[in-house]
Amino acid sequence: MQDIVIQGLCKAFDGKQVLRDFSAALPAGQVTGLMAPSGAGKTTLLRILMGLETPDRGTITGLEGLRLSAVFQEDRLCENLNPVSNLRLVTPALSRTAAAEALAAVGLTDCQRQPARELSGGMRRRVAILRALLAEYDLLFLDEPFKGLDQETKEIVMADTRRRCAGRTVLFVTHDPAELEALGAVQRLELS
Ligand SMILES: Nc1ncnc2c1ncn2[C@@H]1O[C@H](COP(=O)(O)OP(=O)(O)OP(=O)(O)O)[C@@H](O)[C@H]1O
Repeated sequence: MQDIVIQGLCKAFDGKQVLRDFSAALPAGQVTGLMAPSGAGKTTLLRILMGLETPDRGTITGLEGLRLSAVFQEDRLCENLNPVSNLRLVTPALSRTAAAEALAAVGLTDCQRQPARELSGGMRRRVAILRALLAEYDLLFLDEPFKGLDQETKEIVMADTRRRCAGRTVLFVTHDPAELEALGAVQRLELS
C-alpha cells in the first residue's frame, strides 16, 4: 500500500473556482478527515479521486489499480431488493448469514426481508454504509455518511465503521469534529 498524493489540484465550474491549488497526502492504512463549509468542494474532490470528474490541473499518484468503495450522500440502494440482497449485489461472496449478522450488528434485524423502499431513512443509511464497508476495496470514501442518524444509532454505527475500517485507507468527509475522533482520523484536511 502506498500513500495517495494530491498535488496542485484545480477545478472550476462555469468560471467559478472550486478547488484552488489543493495539495494533500492520504496516508495508506489510515483515516483522513476532510472538513470544510458547504460548497467548498469536498464532494468535487471525492469525485475527482473516484475518476467521476476531471481536474483542470494537478496530479494524483497512488490510485493506480486501487479498488474503490464509497458511501455517497445519497443512499443509492436498489429499492426492490431487501437489505441482505443490497449487500450481496455488490459483494456476491458475502454469505446470507454474514450479511444478516452485519446488519444485526447495527440494529437492523426485523427489516431484513423488506424491500429497501419500505425502510426508514436511518435504516436505509445503515444499509448504504454497510454495503460500502463490506465490499472488497483498497480505498474508501465516506461523504457525510452518518448524516440523519439519531445520536444513539450513530454511536453504534461509528463504532462498527471504525472496527471495519481498521488498517484501511479512508477519506472521510464530515462537518463534525467529534465524528473524526470517533473514527480515529489521523489528520484533518481543510479546503479554503
Ligand atoms: N457538475 C457541476 N456543475 C456545476 N457546478 C458544480 C458541479 N459540481 C459541483 N458544482 C459546484 O461546485 C461547488 C462545490 O460543490 P461540492 O458539492 O463539491 O461542495 P461540498 O463542499 O461537497 O458541499 P456540501 O458540504 O454542501 O456537500 C458548488 O458551488 C457547486 O454548486
